Amino acid sequence: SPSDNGSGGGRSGALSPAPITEDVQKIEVNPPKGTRDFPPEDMRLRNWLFNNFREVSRLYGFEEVDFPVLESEALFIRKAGEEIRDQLYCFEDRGNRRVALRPELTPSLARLVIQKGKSLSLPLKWFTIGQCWRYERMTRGRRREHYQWNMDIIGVDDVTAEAELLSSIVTFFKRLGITAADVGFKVSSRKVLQEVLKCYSIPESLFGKVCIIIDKIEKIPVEDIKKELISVGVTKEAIEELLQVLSMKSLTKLEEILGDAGEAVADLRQLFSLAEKFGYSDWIQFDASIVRGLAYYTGIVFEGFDRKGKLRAVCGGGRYDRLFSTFGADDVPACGFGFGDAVIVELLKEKGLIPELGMQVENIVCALDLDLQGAAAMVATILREKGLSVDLVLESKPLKWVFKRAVRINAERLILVGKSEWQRGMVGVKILSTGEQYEVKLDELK
Ligand SMILES: CC(=O)Nc1cnc2ccccc2c1
Repeated sequence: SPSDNGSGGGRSGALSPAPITEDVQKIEVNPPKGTRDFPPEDMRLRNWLFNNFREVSRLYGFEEVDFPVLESEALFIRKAGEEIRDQLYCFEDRGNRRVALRPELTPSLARLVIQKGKSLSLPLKWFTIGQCWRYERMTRGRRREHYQWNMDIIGVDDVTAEAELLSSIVTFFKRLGITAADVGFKVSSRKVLQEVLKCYSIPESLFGKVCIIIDKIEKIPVEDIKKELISVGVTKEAIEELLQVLSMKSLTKLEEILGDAGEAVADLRQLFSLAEKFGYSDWIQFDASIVRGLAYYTGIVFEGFDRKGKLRAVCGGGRYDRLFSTFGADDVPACGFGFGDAVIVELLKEKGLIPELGMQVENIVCALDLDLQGAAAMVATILREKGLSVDLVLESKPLKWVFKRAVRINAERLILVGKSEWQRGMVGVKILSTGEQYEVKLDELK
């Protein structure tokens, strides 16, 4: 048995020290920098959160998919200066292949859609919950992994798809007790940017890079934003117009500048009217400064923010109609969002919305004598076949120990297998919440 330390002493209470064969170095017991373990209590919270992700996905008719956490590095190599690229967790494997731990899920989804090709009937509504990775050199104590819930609609070019995605996130927040007073969505469209750049005949090829620079508008001084825009080839007058347009918080004002002929204003107007019908108007607001930090977005973009302004974005997403052609396939209209497992927990803590999630087992079964171990195993098996959970005491322990464990694992009932009862085909039952105690015939246990 594992407890036999090879000293031939057979079973012994306290393990005698292992023979000194070599000076075994104690391993590092913490997980790698920036990563987490999920011991039972944390795992219960994670499962509660993920079960809510899954239930909302089910309510919206989405199918679950999954992909490897390891992908070809090429899937994530984009030349738009994204942070996600700088922090790619990539390496060369033993077959000299350049691979990476995925930093996001959308490229994998696009890869699978292309792989399945014509065999898929559109639209696709797919969701996944997956661990994503980043490698930051100087870990500013930031995490190197997190889990993301992703929902994507592939094959719908209408803004109804973005409206549906926003509705699903609102449904998720409501399930957790988060209201429009706690969280809102800033919504814009990258077509705003596109239309301004076109007015100043800035080439489309700069679009991704300009978006990534603009995305830093709240993070670095505006002078640096201007310098970076100049450096990628945007003219001074275009920059002035850009910054003016990006400060818009009203669609009507935006329309005065862009005119009502462009798609940007039309898309946003349609989205806001659909929001009325879905019943989440209170949750969304137009904010032209929102561009999001991923180069492949092409249309509506949005991000969930906490109205107290203390936390980073809770979630984010948008339309990415050109991603497939960057992988050499025909383009297909697509939109989606990512929802991380970190900020939401901080938000729930702020709002006092973290649920009490105790471990609950229905029965703890214990033999009162060594030679009743087999009988206890039979009792446990009968209960389990009835679908009742059982913590079977596996060693002979004093009753005091059993009671303590019963309380710790929050058992509902203690089933005692004693000699005299067993001979009469009975077992002892103690309801731990009331202290009520009685005997019952084995086949009447339920
Ligand atoms: C707040 C947080 O943990 N963010 C986080 C943590 N790990 C990541 C890993 C990959 C990509 C984005 C990530 C984002």
